[in-house]
Amino acid sequence: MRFIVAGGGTGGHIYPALAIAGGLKERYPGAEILYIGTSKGMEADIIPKEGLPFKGIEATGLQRKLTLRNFITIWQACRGLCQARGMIRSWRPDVVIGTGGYVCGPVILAAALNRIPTLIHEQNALPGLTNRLLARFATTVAVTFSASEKYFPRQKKIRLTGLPVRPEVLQAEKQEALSNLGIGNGRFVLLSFGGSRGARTINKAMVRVIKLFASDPRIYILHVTGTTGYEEFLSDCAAVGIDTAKAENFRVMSYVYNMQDALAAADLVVSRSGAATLAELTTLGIPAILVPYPYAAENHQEYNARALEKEGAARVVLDSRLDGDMLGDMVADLLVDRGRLSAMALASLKLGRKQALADIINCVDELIQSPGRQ
Ligand SMILES: CC(=O)N[C@H]1[C@@H](OP(=O)(O)OP(=O)(O)OC[C@H]2O[C@@H](n3ccc(=O)[nH]c3=O)[C@H](O)[C@@H]2O)O[C@H](CO)[C@@H](O)[C@@H]1O
Repeated sequence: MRFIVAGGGTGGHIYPALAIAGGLKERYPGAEILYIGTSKGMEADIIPKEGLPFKGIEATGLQRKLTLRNFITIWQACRGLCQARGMIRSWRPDVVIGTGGYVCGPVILAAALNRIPTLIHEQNALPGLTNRLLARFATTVAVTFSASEKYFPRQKKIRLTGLPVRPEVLQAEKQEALSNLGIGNGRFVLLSFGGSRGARTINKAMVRVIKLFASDPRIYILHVTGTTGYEEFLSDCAAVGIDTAKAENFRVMSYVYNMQDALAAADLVVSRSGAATLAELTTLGIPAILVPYPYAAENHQEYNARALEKEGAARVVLDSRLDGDMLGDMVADLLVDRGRLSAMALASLKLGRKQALADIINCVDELIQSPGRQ
């Protein structure tokens, strides 16, 4: 079996695509998978490290106003479509899968023009523009939330699957993860990160949290700044006397490529509330303090976070209210109140949909078996 998987821009589109690629490899041993992304997106860095063949094409988003930039974009879109058609012709995939981001436009369109079955996956309750447009051409639309179904054409085959989590994230073991990360047993592990790109507000608050807990032997803090915020974070630490070079019970990273270990090791997570992050937290049952990104389209991150808060799986702090002392108090409370932490973990696990990946692979299988296939 041969597949093309496309998804790009941010981790929220890339990791579901990687999960699907992993699921395809498990279902069809020997399957060959080509990942198409943009050469400038995060996928160009992440995918080759995952050992998948990667090809980049041109793709950017349209501006809402009519500008000269839009003509350039249309030109790039045409070039991207030609590039995608060339790749599809030479790779000859059985099914093409897209998980959102501009790059999916030319890839799904080219597959549809070549009459190859396609599946697109939507991660958010409010679908992105690319997926809304592409649904007209896709064979199957898989969604995470039933609330998003109304945005897609009615006659389309829509499947409520949930958001696929990478097999390695589902299978990771805590003890092994702790040893991979060099963290001693018995420590309370706090993992903090701001989605795939990092979050300045979380970084600022975490400087204070690290300062508060830097000599507390009960805790180990893994903080991920995001690649653009790393240098600023280090200088903020230096400014308050935290010596990151001599860290004993914390570690600062710009990006984590082995998130399976970081998540498996975590007793508590502080993060933004993007859909892929929340799918990982709930399938693994990790209690969380969530700080929704306030400028996400129609404030969907707060909507995501409140769904976990309502079930007791997470505490929510709005970005505008977040400060280091408050976050430190919340962490300190959960550090001692293990009963509360376990109740949160259980509530989180109840929300998780471990089946999502298998359901999506079943949808792909249906496309392969469908008699109308070219
Ligand atoms: C600002 C914004 O609009 N963000 C959107 C974006 O978030 P974003 O790209 O941040 O995506 P998510 O929070 O959904 O997922 C982040 C993914 O990156 C992984 N990760 C993160 C950091 C790291 O160092 N290593 C790593 O592997 C996480 O494990 C997770 O799989 O896409 C999501 C899914 O469409 C949306 O719900 C978010 O609202």
